[in-house]
Amino acid sequence: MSKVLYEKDIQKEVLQGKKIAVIGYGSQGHAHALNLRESGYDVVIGLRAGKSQQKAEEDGFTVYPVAEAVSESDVIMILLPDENQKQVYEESIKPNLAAGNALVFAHGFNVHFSQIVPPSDVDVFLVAPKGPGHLVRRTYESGAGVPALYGVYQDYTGSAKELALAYAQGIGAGRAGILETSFQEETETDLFGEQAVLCGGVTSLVKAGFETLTEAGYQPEVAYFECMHELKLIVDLLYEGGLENMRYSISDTAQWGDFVSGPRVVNEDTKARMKDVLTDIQTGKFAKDWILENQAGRPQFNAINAAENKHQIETVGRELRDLMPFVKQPIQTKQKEVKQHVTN
Ligand SMILES: NC(=O)C1=CN([C@@H]2O[C@H](COP(=O)(O)OP(=O)(O)OC[C@H]3O[C@@H](n4cnc5c(N)ncnc54)[C@H](OP(=O)(O)O)[C@@H]3O)[C@@H](O)[C@H]2O)C=CC1
Ligand SMILES: CC[C@](O)(C(C)=O)C(=O)O
Repeated sequence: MSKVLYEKDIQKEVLQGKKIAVIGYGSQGHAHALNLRESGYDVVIGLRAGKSQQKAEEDGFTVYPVAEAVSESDVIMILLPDENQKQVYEESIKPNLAAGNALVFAHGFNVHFSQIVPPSDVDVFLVAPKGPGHLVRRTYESGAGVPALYGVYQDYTGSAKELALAYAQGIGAGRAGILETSFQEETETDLFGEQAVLCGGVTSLVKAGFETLTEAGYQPEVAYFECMHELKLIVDLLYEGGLENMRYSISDTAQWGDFVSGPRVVNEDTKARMKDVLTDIQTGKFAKDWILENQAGRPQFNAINAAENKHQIETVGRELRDLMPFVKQPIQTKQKEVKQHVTN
């Protein structure tokens, strides 16, 4: 476990006195900016005019157009949507980089898939929190943190690794664990995790369970509580103490069902499909398709998103959650279909 680093292993000084530009103030951007500021760093925000700009200003930050934020700063963290980064980088970031700056990412997608090719006279590294931005903020505020990976792609100054570690520590990751990676490993494992397990895998499993019960004539409210609501309570036990902890808390009947029926649903066939997903990521097929989908104005993304939002598990869920005031309301309804997209 010695390779996992914590607060005590990290020197803060290397990042002190440097100006950090956080480009973007969305899920990750607001969390990095607020956490870094509260960790004692000098942070400005780079944005276009709009909703995020207003929010960053309300939170007390100086907000510049992206080009100006870059030219004012030493460390430039790009927290724009992956699909917008290439265009903003070419137009506003690259022309304003100075030798010795640090160009930083929270996900290696654009560098790994050669959408962004940084100049040779800057440090390039990633600090990738292993959790949603709103939780990066919420855990930091509560005195905890989300683990992060760091990886150095280019070390121009000789301090890239120390800068990456100090940055990771500044957003609170030193409380949870910081682990070294490469751009390739971070990009491929992150894409795999979100597609096959955390987002795609879980949503498909939950919907399949809900549909199996409702199609068999059970009440949708019962199916919602069983397959969606309780999932959070089960996952909390996994988060806190692994499989053993969850199995300690559930009934032995549930544990026996876990052992004998789980592998009937998720098995070697599922793993074979997971390997297909991983292959598409490793070969660059997924990245190419996603880039083309954006260039075409996201026809499939928007159609699927609209249909998903109307699924019965969502309509029933909204009604039930309204009646449970203790359930935190959604962080924000992301209107992804009206987001601006690059067309180059
Ligand atoms: N979401 C997450 O939890 C995680 C994200 N990441 C990575 O972090 C990065 C950021 O993702 P995420 O936080 O989800 O992004 P969001 O979509 O939540 O936020 C993007 C931000 O960029 C701004 N923006 C978009 N286009 C432009 C533009 N052309 N010029 C200036 N500002 C612009 C948006 O402002 P506006 O209001 O004007 O649209 C918004 O503030 C990505 O690389 C992602 O892979 C990594 C780990 C987890
Ligand atoms: C699981 C999705 C994620 O990879 C994340 C929150 O870590 C993302 O890119 O949003």
